[in-house]
Amino acid sequence: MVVNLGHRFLQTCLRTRPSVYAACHSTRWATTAAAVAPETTPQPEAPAYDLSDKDNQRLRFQRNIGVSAHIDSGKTTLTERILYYTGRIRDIHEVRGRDNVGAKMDHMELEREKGITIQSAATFCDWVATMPATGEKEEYAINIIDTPGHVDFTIEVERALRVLDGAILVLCAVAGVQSQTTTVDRQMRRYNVPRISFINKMDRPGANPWRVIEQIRTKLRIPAAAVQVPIGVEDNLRGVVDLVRWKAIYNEGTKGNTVVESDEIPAEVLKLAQDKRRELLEQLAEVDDEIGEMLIMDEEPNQAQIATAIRRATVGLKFSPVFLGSAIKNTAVQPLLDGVCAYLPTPSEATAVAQDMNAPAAPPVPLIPAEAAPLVALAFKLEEGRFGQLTYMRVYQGNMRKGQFIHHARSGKKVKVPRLVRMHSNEMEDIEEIGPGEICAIFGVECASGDTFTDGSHSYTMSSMFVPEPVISLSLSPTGQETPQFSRALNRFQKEDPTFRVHIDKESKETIISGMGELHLEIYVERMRREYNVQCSTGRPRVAFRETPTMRANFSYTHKKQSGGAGQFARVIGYIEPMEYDEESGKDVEFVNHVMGGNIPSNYIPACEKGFYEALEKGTLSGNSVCGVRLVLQDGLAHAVDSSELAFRLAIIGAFREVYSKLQPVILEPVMTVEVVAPSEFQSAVIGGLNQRRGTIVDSEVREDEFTATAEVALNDMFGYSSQLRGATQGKGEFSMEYKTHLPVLPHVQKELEEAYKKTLPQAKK
Ligand SMILES: Nc1nc2c(ncn2[C@@H]2O[C@H](COP(=O)(O)OP(=O)(O)OP(=O)(O)O)[C@@H](O)[C@H]2O)c(=O)[nH]1
Repeated sequence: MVVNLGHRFLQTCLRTRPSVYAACHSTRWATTAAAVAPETTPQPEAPAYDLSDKDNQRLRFQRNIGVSAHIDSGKTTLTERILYYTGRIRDIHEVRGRDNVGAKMDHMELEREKGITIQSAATFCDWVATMPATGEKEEYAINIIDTPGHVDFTIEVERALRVLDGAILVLCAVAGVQSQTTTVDRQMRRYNVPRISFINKMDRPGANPWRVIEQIRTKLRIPAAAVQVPIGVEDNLRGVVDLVRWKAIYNEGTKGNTVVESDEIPAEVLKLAQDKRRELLEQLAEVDDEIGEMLIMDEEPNQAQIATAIRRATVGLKFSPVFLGSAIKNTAVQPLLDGVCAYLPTPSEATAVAQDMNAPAAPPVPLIPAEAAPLVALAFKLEEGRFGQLTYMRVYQGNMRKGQFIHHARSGKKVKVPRLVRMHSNEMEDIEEIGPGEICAIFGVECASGDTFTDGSHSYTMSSMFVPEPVISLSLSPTGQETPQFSRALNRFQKEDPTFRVHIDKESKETIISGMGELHLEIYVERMRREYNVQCSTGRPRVAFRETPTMRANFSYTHKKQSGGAGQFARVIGYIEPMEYDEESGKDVEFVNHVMGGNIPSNYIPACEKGFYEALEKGTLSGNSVCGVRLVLQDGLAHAVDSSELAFRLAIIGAFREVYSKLQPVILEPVMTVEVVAPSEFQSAVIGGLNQRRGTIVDSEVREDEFTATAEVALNDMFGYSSQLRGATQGKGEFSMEYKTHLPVLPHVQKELEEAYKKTLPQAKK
């Protein structure tokens, strides 16, 4: 049923000319949403708004996509080509290019110097696509977000995928699926983002797209098949054969501007193309009933049937069509753009829902990208620009106009939209109005990233994005006098980036910054210097250890101060136990109130909860925060005169500290997945180095002249690894790492950490 509805809709879209389509159809959104939603998602009730013909016409030719991948796969280089071929920029500039201009999307000075993407950048372009189903040309508007590859900046990927409808997953033709490819894949799954894959760097020696496709199937577990085969290999890469349209496609001209198509498939790739077309059909048959039935009946699907099935399966999150090319050699980027338009979803096909705050137990409400529907927009990224705070928004339904009043869903505050722009990297274009399904930015609106805005006529709010916990921290102090600029910078960075945290250590009074990795924190320290003129000195990076209980223990604690002056009295009784991470709430700490009969008056319960969270800030083993813990308050006693909120807060803190050792807490440390790629001759040196750091090798792959080793290593053992690797591989090895989990430290490490902490305590210093 679900598939059939979607199928009919998609076929109508693809077969009918746009103008005819617009005139004949007023598609009800619920129909299309049902067609694309993953089958496991409970279907929300049908909305009350229909998409008008105008909505359908606009949405049909609109794509919101992201470009995501492992570090250095060529995302920025590819996006630069996309912008060039779509006429958005006049010339191509390379990442770390000799002309010193740098790629358009890496606009920060630091990004250009380091040759890496730090912040995601948004842009938009138009593309006249050749549709694989019909061979006809259609014009599309595409919003693109280029995201960083380094896991240190993973929040940028997270927020981009939160608001995008589809993505290009870029892979290197030699290295294939790498550690961050898996991370990006997980993020795409989290937000149900359909993706097409692009195997880039087909010009590199050792390029092997078939191995990469096999890895997509086995490592990422996505049915995938090539929709193209390369013509020529490595240095001789000339173009691709389109397996759907059965055409050879070449790039000509110095920058590959001219796309030349031919019906003649070169003899040297004919057999390969035939085999791979068969493979494409067989893979499609696995995920698409229509193609499956045709193959069983020995019928050959035609071009339109194949294209329609690819689209249906891709939008339905069941399949990823694989494109090939070389961004740097300007080869096969235009056919990839055709693929974006043909196979990725329209904004009306992507499922977006909101919760009605007035009915928190009700099922989520689907959002309809209709202009007539009341406004719902999500602020997904904040940036401090020359003209004040810039807030990136995705409009999900309704229109947003310059000068209009919009309502902040959480606080109910009403604000005026003073200026509305569309972003093109760091440049902007003023606009008067923006429609549903679009991405824009507004100025001068106070909010946090992940906040919802409405027109005030309803109480919808959208769920925010997943924010990973920081794994590393360091102390930071300005080298000269502390100026307001210091805290101004820290405030701004915290607001923009939820994975960047700042706190003052109560004992040492030091400012501690925490984040996702050394590079992450290094970039902020450097930005303080460049953007705020604040030179800082930093302490040694420290791993974000945590503490967690392993046993349950009961408590009965009385906080009492009744000698002279205003007294304090509070008794609390209950237990503390270990708690597992709860996927649904995203929490691993919890305060539960089971007090009956008013032994603790209900107005003191919030103070008890506050005391619990305060106690968690610092475990008494090592001074690190406590996680994985639940406190159940069962009973207690209050005094008519001497009890107060303060007394109950302190009673819970006292109870927690008193019972803590009975919980048999352990110290946890972050463990990272480390991936090293280096020439084969250095394999034993690299493995030896990882073993020396107590790493567990979990995977290794040897290719023609290079290898990849994947290991799990405690972050605390990774300091200084980049220079060790450089030394062991004559500078030819590269590594990346990402957070995997927190695990208990070895007993002797726990002892060392406990002792080191004891020395910092005031009694030890006396
Ligand atoms: N041989 C070859 N090199 C490429 C290709 N595309 C990009 N590169 C090179 O790969 C390196 C990384 O390219 P980027 O475009 O910065 O990669 P990225 O994925 O945006 O990098 P991060 O955002 O830092 O993760 C640069 O030196 C590029 O010149 C390609 O098609 N072939």
